[in-house]
Amino acid sequence: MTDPDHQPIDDRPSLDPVMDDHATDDRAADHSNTPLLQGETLSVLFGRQMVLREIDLSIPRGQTLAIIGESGCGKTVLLKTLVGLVKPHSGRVLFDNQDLATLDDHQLTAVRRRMGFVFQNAALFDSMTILQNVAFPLQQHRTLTDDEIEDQVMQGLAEVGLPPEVASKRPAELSGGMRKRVGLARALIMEPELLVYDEPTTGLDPIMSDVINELILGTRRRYPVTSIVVTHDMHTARKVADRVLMLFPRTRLAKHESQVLFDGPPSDLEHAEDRRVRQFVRGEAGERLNELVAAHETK
Ligand SMILES: Nc1ncnc2c1ncn2[C@@H]1O[C@H](COP(=O)(O)OP(=O)(O)OP(=O)(O)O)[C@@H](O)[C@H]1O
Repeated sequence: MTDPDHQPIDDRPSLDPVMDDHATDDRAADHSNTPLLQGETLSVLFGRQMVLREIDLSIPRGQTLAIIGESGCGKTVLLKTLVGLVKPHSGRVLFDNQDLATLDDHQLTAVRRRMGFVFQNAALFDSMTILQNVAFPLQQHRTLTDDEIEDQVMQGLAEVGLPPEVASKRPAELSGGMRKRVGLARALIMEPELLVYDEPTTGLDPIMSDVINELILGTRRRYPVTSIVVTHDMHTARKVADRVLMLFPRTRLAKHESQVLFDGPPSDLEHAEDRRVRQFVRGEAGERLNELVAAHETK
């Protein structure tokens, strides 16, 4: 989130143990021809600030979508709206054909169990060991013995390249890259149908960033997961995404311009018609510096 004054949303999984009997039925439902996720004319307001205006977005099953755009344009808000963590002011979100706004808490929990979240700061529980952190979703939702849970956690840690001795440590004892991989292991442990990553490589060195990229790709190769990756890292966007969506800050758009400046394969970014897209992906300030100076002078 860019604005520290606003209420933070707790990204960590809920501590309420909610058991759900219908999840298996949900997974079994065959909607394989419909997109997994659809956002229809989504607008989001915080107070009087409209962050998203009439966004339409449909994500087919198995696709990896990267959402890019400059800081504060609403990438995280769009991500959170799509998974039901932020309620749109208007429009609706359909997950597997179910309108999130019509679901009660129990049904929403069942839907969320089909999603895995990898948040920017890894959102681990500081007081728990790594084993307990990664085991957490399993303990909430599955009836497994402690030994079975431990086996699965150790396997999950190995899959993200973490050694077994990490299991007994606490998050504060690990590097940022390790914590991100723990976050990924925790998200993957339930084999979710939808994986959402918010800035998965922020703060990492280029090699560790690429380790995360490879893990995202490896997960997609392992099973047909649908993924949304919010990122500033153009290397990540180009490498992991089948499709890239570029948002633009609503306040800097002309009145009837769409907030989505680009929606297409990463290979088309360099040659996008819109100059703002080309400048963004090349990291060129263009007229932005002059705009910022002018905005400052008019205050
Ligand atoms: N819970 C909230 N309450 C009020 N305003 C919010 C909230 N969440 C986000 N905003 C505002 O919405 C705008 C977009 O925020 P968002 O975090 O989606 O941007 P972003 O594109 O992800 O930025 P960054 O790349 O810096 O993370 C910002 O102006 C932010 O202050």
